[in-house]
Amino acid sequence: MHPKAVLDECSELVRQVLRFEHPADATVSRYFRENRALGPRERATMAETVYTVLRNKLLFDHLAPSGSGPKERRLAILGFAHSEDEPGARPGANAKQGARDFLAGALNDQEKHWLAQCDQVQPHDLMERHRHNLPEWLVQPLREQLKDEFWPLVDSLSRPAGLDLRVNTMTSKRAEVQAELAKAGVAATPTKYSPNGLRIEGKPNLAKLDAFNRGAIEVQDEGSQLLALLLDAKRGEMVVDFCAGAGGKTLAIGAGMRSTGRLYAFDTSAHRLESLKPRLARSGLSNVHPVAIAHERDDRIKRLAGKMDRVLVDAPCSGLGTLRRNPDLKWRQSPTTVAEFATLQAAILQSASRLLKPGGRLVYATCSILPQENEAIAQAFSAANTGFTPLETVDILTHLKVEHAASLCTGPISGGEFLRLWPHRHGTDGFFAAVWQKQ
Ligand SMILES: C[S@@+](CC[C@H](N)C(=O)[O-])C[C@H]1O[C@@H](n2cnc3c(N)ncnc32)[C@H](O)[C@@H]1O
Repeated sequence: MHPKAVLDECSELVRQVLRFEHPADATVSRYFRENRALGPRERATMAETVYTVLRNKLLFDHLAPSGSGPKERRLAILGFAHSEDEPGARPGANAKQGARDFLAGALNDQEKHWLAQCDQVQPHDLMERHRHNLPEWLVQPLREQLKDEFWPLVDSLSRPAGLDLRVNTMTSKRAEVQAELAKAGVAATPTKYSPNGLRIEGKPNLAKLDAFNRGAIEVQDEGSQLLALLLDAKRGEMVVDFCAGAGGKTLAIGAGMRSTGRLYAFDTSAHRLESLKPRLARSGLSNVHPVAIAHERDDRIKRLAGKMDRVLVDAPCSGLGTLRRNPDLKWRQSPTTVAEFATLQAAILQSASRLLKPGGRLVYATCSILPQENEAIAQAFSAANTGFTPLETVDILTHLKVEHAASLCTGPISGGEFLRLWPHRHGTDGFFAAVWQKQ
């Protein structure tokens, strides 16, 4: 496609995404479904441009004030020019220059001049909000927790996340899968903390890999793999994954159980549970039972009360730990939505805890980086449920021989009790987990 046409498409997609009517990933996929003529390269370029605009929204709004021509076109130009993935660039020695050359083919003289001016802007010319690109309400809780690590966190949140795979240990060994991927031209290195993970360079088309199609690998962030490990579900046990969604953690837990016992995958979204099904078919697991529930007090929960060995509550949350992948969330969430999540999280955790038998293990997890959805929920649960003894996550991970376990569980505000993962510290999404044993 001609650079001018690519930029026109990018501007239109930016316009649609910035209406914030739907999550950015849903808007982008719908746009691609409706514009089937776009090739894979154009799609990758457009998606990265839009995500770069979302990551840098306050800075780009400042550089492209209203009245400087169609706003979304200016934002798309900046997104294109500053994308970490260097959209439009041909593979080669100077990819960044390739992207700039490509972009130059789409701009008029006035726009070229304006972009050159933007390139001259130095950090000290900018206000703090143009550098952190976070909504004001989010800055204070992050600064309070992170102190000196605030800017390193901001920096890592402003870059795209890598791609992690979990090796299905029921059927395959990590080293063998790594070698197989290398033969297929996919460079992978073992993850630092998760014993089952591989980190991939670039963005290979997984659907073309035999290892993927036979269920030897699944996409799962390294942090999410660690959360599933904390449950430590064993062969033959009765287990509930209460908020299973599309089953990222369900599949990891089921493999850990060696496809024995019974693993209920609950979720209120039948639609999400539907997308678990092809993944289940690939994985070869036969112990997983997806169950759509109406809400956290569904009658099925009463029927299973007191019967479970392990329960994972991977609660619905603001998702602010995943800003590397979902940068729109910082503009879609607010103090109100966070407070609503906190109320729902407490209710789900309380209800899910009834499923456990004495001696059973409860894990509460989120992909949020806000204490309101994490420590506050866990501490309130402990205070109200003295029959549940908090376990130290650092002890569990050490017992499971997870490398550097202490660095995962101690940090700006944790002292070993909770798991706290941070993009700038661990290279994972931001995650929290707390664990209890029922007396
Ligand atoms: C963080 S996501 C789960 C991600 C999933 N565990 C994974 O690893 O891929 C939270 C899920 O909770 C579900 N949910 C929301 N309200 C719920 C409720 N009251 N009871 C059970 N699940 C709920 C949502 O549909 C969503 O799929």
